Amino acid sequence: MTETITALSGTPTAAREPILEIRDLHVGYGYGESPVRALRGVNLTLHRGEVLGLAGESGCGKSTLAYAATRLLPPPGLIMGGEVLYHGAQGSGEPPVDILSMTDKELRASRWEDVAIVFQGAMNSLNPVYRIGRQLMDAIAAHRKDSTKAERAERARELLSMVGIAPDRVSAFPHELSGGMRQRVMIAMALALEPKVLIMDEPTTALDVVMQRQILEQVIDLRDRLGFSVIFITHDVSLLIEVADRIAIMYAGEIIEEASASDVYRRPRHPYAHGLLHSFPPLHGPKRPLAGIPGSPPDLQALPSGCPFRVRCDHVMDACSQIQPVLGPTRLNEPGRQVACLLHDAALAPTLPESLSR
Ligand SMILES: Nc1ncnc2c1ncn2[C@@H]1O[C@H](COP(=O)(O)OP(=O)(O)OP(=O)(O)O)[C@@H](O)[C@H]1O
Repeated sequence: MTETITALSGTPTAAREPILEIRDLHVGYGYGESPVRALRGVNLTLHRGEVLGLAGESGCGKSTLAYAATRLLPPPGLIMGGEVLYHGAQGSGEPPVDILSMTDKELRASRWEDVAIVFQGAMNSLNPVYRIGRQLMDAIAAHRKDSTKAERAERARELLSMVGIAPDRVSAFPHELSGGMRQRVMIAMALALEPKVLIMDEPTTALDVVMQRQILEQVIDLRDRLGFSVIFITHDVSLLIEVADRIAIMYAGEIIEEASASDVYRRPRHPYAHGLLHSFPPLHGPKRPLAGIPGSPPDLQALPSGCPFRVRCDHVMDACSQIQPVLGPTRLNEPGRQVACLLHDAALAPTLPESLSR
């Protein structure tokens, strides 16, 4: 397992220089008395050159985070507070810009150039009546208005070959390509303007596991060559362990654990992270029993008091219904790891359960 992690996510996050900082982000759906509180004070930092995985069960807010951070949130979604700071050119000394405060004009200039996104089910959004070369060229033309047709055609061929598709397929229609190839075209399109940040929201779930992995390996390879940073969203945490440098796990609109991919794999510290990890078969390494997590996520319009996971937690304590845990260092003070769980407060929990303390 260790070898695989090193092989796929070899670029260190050594510089630890932030490129995107999400701060105290709150998002609700609906305007009435009780909106769906889809994001509740999310803090997350993406570093330069890093692949950051975002995992969690369906409905925990992963897509909402991606859409809100790029200002693509559709109504009735409403950003209720927070900042999304984009740090421009490396070493430029320029202050970061808040994507949430950009004017529409600034946003149009920044979108796809600074931060690009590959949407859930993106491969089905290619226009069936146009050749893929033309669709790539149109995307380039929208932002590079002074480019010539020949330059755009050349760039389209180059982009295809970058994602492992023979350049002469520019003349293919989407239906002439496999699902995996169409997904690669969408990734090529997202990379067309050389963004610094690529957000991928469940980009490969419609594909088989082998194809998913191949595409992700290709993205990691491109990241190594081109140096962009990636937020990769999926419910399949075992896939993330293979490809991500760091993983953030969401539950009920909050980040509940954040650590390096290898730390999440070897020693998840939040009971939910532990449960999630044991809900998916590992792609490599020893087999382990699949347990799943009993129950289902809470209603985001009527959250329980205290910890939102307590009703499903094997280690629930009295304090869990009274105190809402916040993301912070673990009781073991592990560098680079943060957890939102009262079990990591030694005053409340004299001992850490064995399954979470190895
Ligand atoms: N248009 C909407 N109106 C009301 N509630 C919504 C809307 N879109 C999303 N939600 C709610 O917001 C919460 C977060 O949804 P979101 O799609 O961000 O989760 P997710 O983790 O990305 O799930 P999935 O993995 O299924 O995509 C969910 O409870 C969902 O029901």
